[in-house]
Amino acid sequence: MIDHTHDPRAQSWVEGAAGHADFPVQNLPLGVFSRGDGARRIATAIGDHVLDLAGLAEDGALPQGLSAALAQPTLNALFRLPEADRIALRHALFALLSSERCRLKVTPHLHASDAVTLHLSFAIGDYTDFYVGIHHATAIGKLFRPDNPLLPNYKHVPIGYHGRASSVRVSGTPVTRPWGQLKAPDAAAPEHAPCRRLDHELELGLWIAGDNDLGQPVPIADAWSRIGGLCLLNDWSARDIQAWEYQPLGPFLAKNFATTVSPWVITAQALAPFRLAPPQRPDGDPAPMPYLRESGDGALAITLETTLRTAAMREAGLPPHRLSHGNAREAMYWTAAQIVAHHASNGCDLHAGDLLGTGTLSGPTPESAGSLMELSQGGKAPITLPGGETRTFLADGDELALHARAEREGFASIGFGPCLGRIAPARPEWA
Ligand SMILES: O=C(O)/C=C/C(=O)CC(=O)CC(=O)O
Ligand SMILES: [Ca+2]
Ligand SMILES: [Mg+2]
Repeated sequence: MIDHTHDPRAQSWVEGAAGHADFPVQNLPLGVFSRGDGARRIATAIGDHVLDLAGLAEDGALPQGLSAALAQPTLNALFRLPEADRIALRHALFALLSSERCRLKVTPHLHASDAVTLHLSFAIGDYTDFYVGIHHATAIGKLFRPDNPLLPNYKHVPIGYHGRASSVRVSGTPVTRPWGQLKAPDAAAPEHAPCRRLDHELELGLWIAGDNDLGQPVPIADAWSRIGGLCLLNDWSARDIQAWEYQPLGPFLAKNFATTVSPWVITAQALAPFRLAPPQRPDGDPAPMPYLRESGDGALAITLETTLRTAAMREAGLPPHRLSHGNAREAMYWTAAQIVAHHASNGCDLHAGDLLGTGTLSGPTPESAGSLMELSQGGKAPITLPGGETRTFLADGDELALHARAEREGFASIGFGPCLGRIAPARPEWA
Protein backbone atom coordinates (compact mmCIF):
# COMPACT_ATOMS: atom_id res chain seq x y z
CA MET A 1 0.00 0.00 0.00
CA ILE A 2 1.32 3.44 -0.95
CA ASP A 3 0.90 6.06 1.77
CA HIS A 4 1.07 9.85 1.61
CA THR A 5 4.74 9.92 2.69
CA HIS A 6 5.48 8.86 -0.92
CA ASP A 7 3.46 11.65 -2.53
CA PRO A 8 5.86 13.07 -5.14
CA ARG A 9 4.31 16.55 -4.73
CA ALA A 10 5.20 16.73 -1.03
CA GLN A 11 7.99 19.17 -0.17
CA SER A 12 9.83 20.11 2.98
CA TRP A 13 10.10 23.69 4.21
CA VAL A 14 13.77 23.03 5.08
CA GLU A 15 15.88 25.19 2.79
CA GLY A 16 17.35 23.19 -0.10
CA ALA A 17 15.33 20.03 0.66
CA ALA A 18 12.70 20.39 -2.09
CA GLY A 19 13.94 18.41 -5.07
CA HIS A 20 17.14 17.43 -3.22
CA ALA A 21 18.96 14.72 -5.19
CA ASP A 22 19.34 12.33 -2.25
CA PHE A 23 17.30 13.43 0.74
CA PRO A 24 13.92 14.93 -0.16
CA VAL A 25 11.15 14.53 2.45
CA GLN A 26 10.11 11.21 0.84
CA ASN A 27 13.40 9.60 1.94
CA LEU A 28 13.82 10.20 5.71
CA PRO A 29 16.76 7.81 6.21
CA LEU A 30 18.06 7.01 9.69
CA GLY A 31 21.63 7.38 10.88
CA VAL A 32 23.95 8.44 13.70
CA PHE A 33 25.90 11.71 13.92
CA SER A 34 27.98 13.75 16.34
CA ARG A 35 29.10 17.37 16.51
CA GLY A 36 32.57 18.29 17.74
CA ASP A 37 33.37 16.19 20.80
CA GLY A 38 29.66 15.60 21.43
CA ALA A 39 27.96 12.27 21.94
CA ARG A 40 26.56 10.19 19.10
CA ARG A 41 22.89 10.87 18.39
CA ILE A 42 20.26 9.43 16.08
CA ALA A 43 19.23 11.59 13.12
CA THR A 44 17.46 11.72 9.81
CA ALA A 45 18.76 13.53 6.73
CA ILE A 46 16.71 16.25 5.05
CA GLY A 47 18.30 18.08 2.12
CA ASP A 48 21.72 19.29 3.21
CA HIS A 49 20.85 19.05 6.91
CA VAL A 50 20.66 16.39 9.58
CA LEU A 51 17.80 16.50 12.06
CA ASP A 52 18.60 15.42 15.62
CA LEU A 53 15.86 12.94 16.55
CA ALA A 54 17.06 12.52 20.12
CA GLY A 55 16.64 16.28 20.58
CA LEU A 56 13.18 16.27 19.02
CA ALA A 57 12.14 13.34 21.24
CA GLU A 58 13.42 15.18 24.36
CA ASP A 59 11.11 18.05 23.39
CA GLY A 60 8.19 15.63 23.17
CA ALA A 61 7.79 16.15 19.41
CA LEU A 62 7.97 12.43 18.50
CA PRO A 63 5.86 9.41 19.57
CA GLN A 64 6.59 8.86 23.27
CA GLY A 65 7.19 5.13 23.02
CA LEU A 66 10.25 5.83 20.87
CA SER A 67 12.09 8.13 23.28
CA ALA A 68 14.27 5.46 24.92
CA ALA A 69 15.32 3.96 21.57
CA LEU A 70 16.01 7.38 20.08
CA ALA A 71 18.26 8.30 23.02
CA GLN A 72 20.75 5.52 22.09
CA PRO A 73 24.07 6.04 20.27
CA THR A 74 23.17 3.36 17.66
CA LEU A 75 20.02 2.30 15.80
CA ASN A 76 19.95 -1.21 17.33
CA ALA A 77 17.20 -0.51 19.89
CA LEU A 78 15.04 1.34 17.35
CA PHE A 79 15.27 -1.59 14.91
CA ARG A 80 14.49 -4.11 17.67
CA LEU A 81 11.04 -2.49 18.03
CA PRO A 82 8.06 -3.66 15.97
CA GLU A 83 7.89 -2.31 12.40
CA ALA A 84 4.79 -0.31 13.38
CA ASP A 85 7.00 1.93 15.56
CA ARG A 86 9.30 2.82 12.66
CA ILE A 87 6.24 3.48 10.47
CA ALA A 88 4.91 5.83 13.18
CA LEU A 89 8.30 7.56 13.31
CA ARG A 90 8.30 8.04 9.53
CA HIS A 91 4.83 9.58 9.59
CA ALA A 92 5.75 11.89 12.48
CA LEU A 93 8.93 13.07 10.71
CA PHE A 94 7.08 13.56 7.44
CA ALA A 95 4.49 15.75 9.20
CA LEU A 96 7.12 17.81 11.06
CA LEU A 97 9.23 18.40 7.95
CA SER A 98 6.48 19.03 5.42
CA SER A 99 4.26 21.29 7.50
CA GLU A 100 5.42 24.91 7.68
CA ARG A 101 3.70 25.22 11.09
CA CYS A 102 6.35 22.96 12.63
CA ARG A 103 9.31 25.12 11.54
CA LEU A 104 9.85 26.75 14.96
CA LYS A 105 9.71 23.45 16.83
CA VAL A 106 12.10 21.66 14.48
CA THR A 107 14.66 24.31 13.53
CA PRO A 108 16.72 24.15 16.78
CA HIS A 109 17.47 20.49 16.01
CA LEU A 110 18.67 20.98 12.42
CA HIS A 111 22.42 21.00 11.70
CA ALA A 112 24.20 21.56 8.41
CA SER A 113 25.43 18.20 7.11
CA ASP A 114 28.92 19.54 6.49
CA ALA A 115 29.23 20.50 10.18
CA VAL A 116 28.62 17.00 11.57
CA THR A 117 30.38 13.63 11.56
CA LEU A 118 28.41 10.55 10.52
CA HIS A 119 29.07 7.21 12.21
CA LEU A 120 28.35 3.54 11.77
CA SER A 121 24.62 3.35 12.39
CA PHE A 122 24.57 0.01 14.25
CA ALA A 123 26.68 -2.03 16.64
CA ILE A 124 26.92 -4.91 14.14
CA GLY A 125 26.47 -8.33 15.72
CA ASP A 126 27.16 -10.39 12.61
CA TYR A 127 27.87 -9.81 8.94
CA THR A 128 27.14 -12.28 6.13
CA ASP A 129 27.92 -11.71 2.46
CA PHE A 130 25.87 -13.36 -0.29
CA TYR A 131 26.57 -13.90 -4.00
CA VAL A 132 23.23 -13.04 -5.67
CA GLY A 133 24.74 -11.17 -8.63
CA ILE A 134 24.54 -13.86 -11.31
CA HIS A 135 26.44 -11.82 -13.90
CA HIS A 136 29.20 -11.22 -11.35
CA ALA A 137 29.23 -14.88 -10.32
CA THR A 138 29.55 -15.92 -13.94
CA ALA A 139 32.22 -13.36 -14.86
CA ILE A 140 34.39 -13.76 -11.74
CA GLY A 141 33.83 -17.51 -11.81
CA LYS A 142 35.37 -17.55 -15.31
CA LEU A 143 38.41 -15.66 -14.03
CA PHE A 144 38.94 -17.86 -10.94
CA ARG A 145 37.76 -21.16 -12.47
CA PRO A 146 37.88 -20.98 -16.29
CA ASP A 147 36.51 -24.54 -16.66
CA ASN A 148 33.79 -24.17 -14.08
CA PRO A 149 32.42 -20.61 -13.89
CA LEU A 150 28.87 -20.89 -12.48
CA LEU A 151 28.76 -23.83 -10.11
CA PRO A 152 25.78 -26.23 -10.31
CA ASN A 153 24.32 -25.19 -6.94
CA TYR A 154 23.98 -21.50 -7.90
CA LYS A 155 20.40 -21.54 -9.22
CA HIS A 156 19.10 -23.73 -6.38
CA VAL A 157 20.60 -22.21 -3.25
CA PRO A 158 21.55 -18.59 -2.41
CA ILE A 159 25.32 -18.89 -1.83
CA GLY A 160 26.91 -16.89 0.99
CA TYR A 161 29.80 -16.84 3.43
CA HIS A 162 30.14 -15.50 6.95
CA GLY A 163 31.99 -12.18 6.86
CA ARG A 164 33.61 -10.26 9.67
CA ALA A 165 31.64 -7.60 11.58
CA SER A 166 34.63 -6.13 13.45
CA SER A 167 36.18 -4.52 10.36
CA VAL A 168 33.05 -2.88 8.94
CA ARG A 169 33.53 0.90 8.83
CA VAL A 170 31.51 3.90 7.79
CA SER A 171 32.03 5.70 4.49
CA GLY A 172 35.06 7.96 4.52
CA THR A 173 37.25 5.71 6.67
CA PRO A 174 40.62 5.14 4.92
CA VAL A 175 41.25 1.60 3.69
CA THR A 176 44.79 0.43 4.32
CA ARG A 177 46.19 -1.85 1.64
CA PRO A 178 46.44 -5.24 3.34
CA TRP A 179 49.44 -7.54 3.59
CA GLY A 180 48.82 -11.17 2.91
CA GLN A 181 49.96 -14.47 1.57
CA LEU A 182 49.49 -14.13 -2.11
CA LYS A 183 50.46 -15.74 -5.32
CA ALA A 184 50.59 -13.94 -8.63
CA PRO A 185 48.91 -16.05 -11.33
CA ASP A 186 52.27 -16.72 -13.02
CA ALA A 187 54.42 -17.11 -9.85
CA ALA A 188 55.67 -20.54 -8.78
CA ALA A 189 55.42 -19.95 -5.02
CA PRO A 190 53.42 -17.73 -2.65
CA GLU A 191 54.97 -14.74 -0.88
CA HIS A 192 54.01 -12.51 2.06
CA ALA A 193 53.61 -9.01 0.65
CA PRO A 194 51.24 -6.06 0.31
CA CYS A 195 48.27 -6.81 -1.95
CA ARG A 196 48.89 -5.87 -5.59
CA ARG A 197 45.37 -6.60 -6.86
CA LEU A 198 43.19 -4.50 -4.57
CA ASP A 199 39.58 -4.35 -5.77
CA HIS A 200 36.16 -3.02 -4.79
CA GLU A 201 32.81 -4.82 -4.82
CA LEU A 202 29.60 -2.86 -5.38
CA GLU A 203 26.93 -4.32 -3.10
CA LEU A 204 23.76 -3.39 -1.28
CA GLY A 205 23.73 -4.00 2.47
CA LEU A 206 20.58 -5.16 4.30
CA TRP A 207 20.19 -4.10 7.92
CA ILE A 208 18.21 -6.68 9.86
CA ALA A 209 15.31 -5.54 12.05
CA GLY A 210 13.82 -7.56 14.89
CA ASP A 211 15.01 -10.89 16.22
CA ASN A 212 14.20 -14.56 15.67
CA ASP A 213 15.08 -17.14 18.29
CA LEU A 214 17.62 -19.84 17.60
CA GLY A 215 15.76 -22.67 15.88
CA GLN A 216 13.04 -20.36 14.56
CA PRO A 217 13.14 -19.90 10.76
CA VAL A 218 11.83 -16.75 9.06
CA PRO A 219 9.05 -17.64 6.56
CA ILE A 220 9.56 -15.95 3.20
CA ALA A 221 6.27 -14.06 3.64
CA ASP A 222 7.72 -12.41 6.78
CA ALA A 223 11.18 -11.76 5.38
CA TRP A 224 10.57 -8.14 4.31
CA SER A 225 9.44 -7.30 7.82
CA ARG A 226 12.93 -8.38 8.97
CA ILE A 227 14.66 -5.95 6.62
CA GLY A 228 14.93 -2.64 8.45
CA GLY A 229 16.58 -0.84 5.56
CA LEU A 230 19.35 -0.79 3.01
CA CYS A 231 22.75 0.83 2.60
CA LEU A 232 25.59 0.63 0.10
CA LEU A 233 28.36 -1.82 0.92
CA ASN A 234 31.87 -2.12 -0.51
CA ASP A 235 33.36 -5.54 0.15
CA TRP A 236 36.99 -4.54 -0.56
CA SER A 237 38.75 -7.57 -1.97
CA ALA A 238 42.41 -8.50 -2.26
CA ARG A 239 42.21 -10.63 -5.40
CA ASP A 240 45.76 -12.03 -5.23
CA ILE A 241 45.26 -13.09 -1.59
CA GLN A 242 41.81 -14.47 -2.45
CA ALA A 243 43.02 -16.58 -5.37
CA TRP A 244 45.57 -18.31 -3.14
CA GLU A 245 43.55 -18.77 0.06
CA TYR A 246 39.93 -19.33 -0.95
CA GLN A 247 39.83 -23.07 -1.62
CA PRO A 248 38.28 -25.03 -0.01
CA LEU A 249 36.65 -22.86 2.69
CA GLY A 250 35.99 -19.59 0.82
CA PRO A 251 37.04 -15.96 1.36
CA PHE A 252 38.98 -15.16 4.54
CA LEU A 253 41.76 -12.56 4.89
CA ALA A 254 41.22 -11.37 1.29
CA LYS A 255 37.92 -9.83 2.43
CA ASN A 256 37.98 -9.15 6.17
CA PHE A 257 40.56 -6.33 6.32
CA ALA A 258 37.85 -3.73 5.64
CA THR A 259 34.22 -3.43 4.54
CA THR A 260 32.75 0.04 4.01
CA VAL A 261 29.07 0.93 4.40
CA SER A 262 27.20 4.16 3.65
CA PRO A 263 26.03 5.89 6.84
CA TRP A 264 22.30 6.34 6.14
CA VAL A 265 19.81 3.51 6.46
CA ILE A 266 17.31 3.87 3.61
CA THR A 267 14.34 2.37 5.38
CA ALA A 268 12.14 -0.45 4.11
CA GLN A 269 9.24 2.00 4.40
CA ALA A 270 10.96 4.53 2.12
CA LEU A 271 11.73 1.78 -0.38
CA ALA A 272 8.18 0.34 -0.51
CA PRO A 273 7.24 1.99 -3.85
CA PHE A 274 10.48 0.76 -5.44
CA ARG A 275 9.74 -2.95 -5.03
CA LEU A 276 8.97 -4.56 -8.38
CA ALA A 277 8.52 -7.93 -10.02
CA PRO A 278 11.91 -9.61 -10.50
CA PRO A 279 13.02 -10.36 -14.06
CA GLN A 280 11.68 -13.64 -15.44
CA ARG A 281 14.09 -16.50 -14.77
CA PRO A 282 15.47 -17.94 -18.02
CA ASP A 283 13.63 -20.97 -19.42
CA GLY A 284 14.95 -24.17 -17.93
CA ASP A 285 16.10 -22.64 -14.62
CA PRO A 286 14.77 -24.47 -11.55
CA ALA A 287 11.86 -22.85 -9.71
CA PRO A 288 12.83 -21.71 -6.21
CA MET A 289 12.00 -24.31 -3.56
CA PRO A 290 8.78 -23.54 -1.61
CA TYR A 291 10.61 -21.93 1.36
CA LEU A 292 12.17 -19.46 -1.13
CA ARG A 293 9.08 -18.84 -3.26
CA GLU A 294 8.17 -15.19 -3.05
CA SER A 295 5.05 -13.39 -4.23
CA GLY A 296 5.75 -10.88 -6.96
CA ASP A 297 7.57 -7.79 -5.65
CA GLY A 298 11.02 -8.84 -4.50
CA ALA A 299 13.15 -6.87 -6.96
CA LEU A 300 14.40 -3.35 -6.34
CA ALA A 301 14.25 -0.38 -8.74
CA ILE A 302 17.64 0.91 -7.62
CA THR A 303 20.23 2.31 -10.02
CA LEU A 304 23.87 1.83 -9.10
CA GLU A 305 27.05 3.66 -10.02
CA THR A 306 30.75 3.43 -9.19
CA THR A 307 33.19 6.35 -9.48
CA LEU A 308 36.97 6.58 -9.13
CA ARG A 309 39.12 9.63 -8.44
CA THR A 310 42.87 9.20 -8.20
CA ALA A 311 45.30 11.45 -6.31
CA ALA A 312 46.50 12.92 -9.63
CA MET A 313 42.91 13.63 -10.69
CA ARG A 314 42.26 15.45 -7.41
CA GLU A 315 45.45 17.46 -7.87
CA ALA A 316 44.46 18.39 -11.43
CA GLY A 317 40.95 19.36 -10.28
CA LEU A 318 39.36 16.59 -12.37
CA PRO A 319 36.00 15.26 -11.15
CA PRO A 320 35.46 11.59 -10.24
CA HIS A 321 35.30 9.28 -13.26
CA ARG A 322 32.33 6.94 -13.68
CA LEU A 323 33.63 3.37 -13.75
CA SER A 324 30.30 1.57 -14.02
CA HIS A 325 26.55 2.02 -13.98
CA GLY A 326 23.73 -0.50 -13.73
CA ASN A 327 20.76 -1.46 -11.61
CA ALA A 328 19.95 -3.86 -8.80
CA ARG A 329 16.89 -5.42 -10.43
CA GLU A 330 18.81 -6.79 -13.40
CA ALA A 331 21.78 -7.86 -11.29
CA MET A 332 20.08 -9.93 -8.58
CA TYR A 333 19.20 -13.59 -9.21
CA TRP A 334 18.02 -13.95 -5.59
CA THR A 335 16.03 -11.23 -3.84
CA ALA A 336 16.59 -9.50 -0.50
CA ALA A 337 13.71 -11.47 1.05
CA GLN A 338 15.05 -14.77 -0.30
CA ILE A 339 18.47 -14.30 1.31
CA VAL A 340 16.90 -13.43 4.68
CA ALA A 341 14.58 -16.46 4.54
CA HIS A 342 17.42 -18.70 3.40
CA HIS A 343 19.80 -17.49 6.12
CA ALA A 344 17.29 -18.36 8.86
CA SER A 345 15.94 -21.50 7.17
CA ASN A 346 18.15 -23.78 9.28
CA GLY A 347 17.14 -21.99 12.48
CA CYS A 348 20.06 -19.53 12.49
CA ASP A 349 19.05 -16.52 14.60
CA LEU A 350 19.25 -13.07 12.99
CA HIS A 351 19.22 -9.98 15.17
CA ALA A 352 18.55 -6.27 14.85
CA GLY A 353 21.71 -4.64 13.52
CA ASP A 354 23.02 -7.72 11.72
CA LEU A 355 24.31 -6.87 8.26
CA LEU A 356 23.77 -8.95 5.09
CA GLY A 357 25.60 -8.07 1.87
CA THR A 358 23.82 -8.98 -1.37
CA GLY A 359 27.02 -9.87 -3.22
CA THR A 360 28.51 -7.91 -6.07
CA LEU A 361 25.81 -6.35 -8.25
CA SER A 362 27.12 -6.52 -11.80
CA GLY A 363 24.69 -6.19 -14.68
CA PRO A 364 24.73 -8.20 -17.89
CA THR A 365 26.79 -5.61 -19.82
CA PRO A 366 30.51 -4.78 -19.46
CA GLU A 367 29.79 -1.18 -18.35
CA SER A 368 27.69 -2.41 -15.44
CA ALA A 369 30.39 -4.54 -13.78
CA GLY A 370 30.63 -4.08 -10.02
CA SER A 371 34.35 -4.80 -9.57
CA LEU A 372 37.65 -3.86 -11.22
CA MET A 373 38.44 -7.55 -11.60
CA GLU A 374 35.57 -7.68 -14.10
CA LEU A 375 36.10 -4.20 -15.60
CA SER A 376 39.78 -4.92 -16.33
CA GLN A 377 39.13 -8.56 -17.32
CA GLY A 378 41.27 -9.97 -14.57
CA GLY A 379 43.91 -7.25 -14.97
CA LYS A 380 44.42 -7.84 -18.70
CA ALA A 381 42.55 -4.77 -19.99
CA PRO A 382 43.68 -1.56 -18.25
CA ILE A 383 41.09 1.21 -17.91
CA THR A 384 42.17 4.67 -19.12
CA LEU A 385 41.17 7.54 -16.84
CA PRO A 386 40.74 11.26 -17.58
CA GLY A 387 44.23 12.73 -17.36
CA GLY A 388 45.75 9.65 -19.02
CA GLU A 389 46.45 7.37 -16.05
CA THR A 390 45.47 3.71 -16.32
CA ARG A 391 44.19 1.22 -13.75
CA THR A 392 43.66 -2.49 -13.55
CA PHE A 393 43.32 -2.55 -9.74
CA LEU A 394 43.34 0.22 -7.08
CA ALA A 395 46.45 2.31 -6.43
CA ASP A 396 47.33 4.11 -3.18
CA GLY A 397 45.49 7.42 -2.96
CA ASP A 398 42.61 6.25 -5.18
CA GLU A 399 39.17 7.20 -3.91
CA LEU A 400 36.45 4.74 -4.88
CA ALA A 401 32.79 5.68 -4.33
CA LEU A 402 29.57 3.71 -4.71
CA HIS A 403 26.27 5.48 -5.39
CA ALA A 404 22.65 4.27 -5.45
CA ARG A 405 19.27 5.77 -6.14
CA ALA A 406 15.77 4.31 -5.94
CA GLU A 407 13.92 5.56 -9.03
CA ARG A 408 10.49 4.89 -10.45
CA GLU A 409 8.16 6.81 -12.72
CA GLY A 410 5.57 8.69 -10.67
CA PHE A 411 7.66 8.82 -7.45
CA ALA A 412 10.26 11.17 -6.04
CA SER A 413 13.61 9.44 -6.45
CA ILE A 414 15.66 8.96 -3.28
CA GLY A 415 19.42 8.63 -2.97
CA PHE A 416 21.56 6.57 -0.61
CA GLY A 417 24.43 9.07 -0.18
CA PRO A 418 27.93 7.91 -1.13
CA CYS A 419 29.87 4.92 0.20
CA LEU A 420 33.45 6.06 -0.17
CA GLY A 421 36.93 4.92 0.75
CA ARG A 422 40.43 6.14 -0.07
CA ILE A 423 43.28 3.64 -0.30
CA ALA A 424 46.11 4.24 2.17
CA PRO A 425 49.54 2.65 1.60
CA ALA A 426 50.32 -0.72 3.18
CA ARG A 427 51.99 -0.63 6.60
CA PRO A 428 55.75 -0.97 6.61
CA GLU A 429 56.90 -4.54 7.11
CA TRP A 430 56.48 -5.54 10.77
CA ALA A 431 57.86 -9.07 10.95
O1 LIG B 1 33.61 -16.87 -7.24
C1 LIG B 1 34.38 -16.85 -6.26
O2 LIG B 1 35.13 -17.76 -5.96
C2 LIG B 1 34.41 -15.67 -5.36
C3 LIG B 1 33.64 -14.59 -5.46
C4 LIG B 1 33.78 -13.55 -4.42
O3 LIG B 1 34.61 -12.66 -4.47
C5 LIG B 1 32.95 -13.76 -3.21
C6 LIG B 1 32.08 -12.64 -2.80
O4 LIG B 1 32.47 -11.78 -2.04
C7 LIG B 1 30.65 -12.68 -3.25
C8 LIG B 1 30.14 -11.50 -4.03
O5 LIG B 1 30.46 -10.35 -3.68
O6 LIG B 1 29.33 -11.68 -4.97
CA1 LIG C 1 31.37 -9.67 -1.78
MG1 LIG D 1 34.80 -7.23 3.09
